Amino acid sequence: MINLIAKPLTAEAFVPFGDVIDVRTSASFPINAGRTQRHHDLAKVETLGDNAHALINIFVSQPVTLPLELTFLERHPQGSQAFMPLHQERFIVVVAPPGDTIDAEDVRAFVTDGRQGVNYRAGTWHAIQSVLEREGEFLVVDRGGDGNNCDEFPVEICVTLA
Ligand SMILES: NC(=O)N[C@@H](O)C(=O)O
Ligand code: NI
Repeated sequence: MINLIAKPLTAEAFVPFGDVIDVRTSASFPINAGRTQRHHDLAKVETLGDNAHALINIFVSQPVTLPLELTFLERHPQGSQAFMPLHQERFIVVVAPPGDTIDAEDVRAFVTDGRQGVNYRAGTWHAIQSVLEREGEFLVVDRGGDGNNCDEFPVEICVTLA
């Protein structure tokens, strides 16, 4: 069993796994006659393989209970996957770097602060959506197309908050 205490998510710590989406730390520029600030190109959307295309989805998730007990991590080899909370929901992020196997030493657990979203790069191992405290609604951008785009790796992980 891998026991982890989730740390506050930071863009720096998440670099091996993908992007953190956060208007508070991203550059922007004015559009629409100055009425709108465009926070532009915040995460790398990857859609690989045959007939690949981007999907825009909304996930409505029931909250997880803590400690969070995981029996596997998953990856999407043919595309990225982004989760952006629509109502400042906090969620748990458990990740491991891309690769054919998962080394326990490389697994990381984070907790978001409600204003952050994440974009898992293609192949990043991650826990399925794990919202805290209340039902959550997330805008999810990921990959559609031919072929398998979801692999699971059995690993037992227990995540708590500090
Ligand atoms: N299966 C699915 O669409 N969602 C998962 O990939 C997830 O990361 O929650
Ligand atoms: Ni996923």
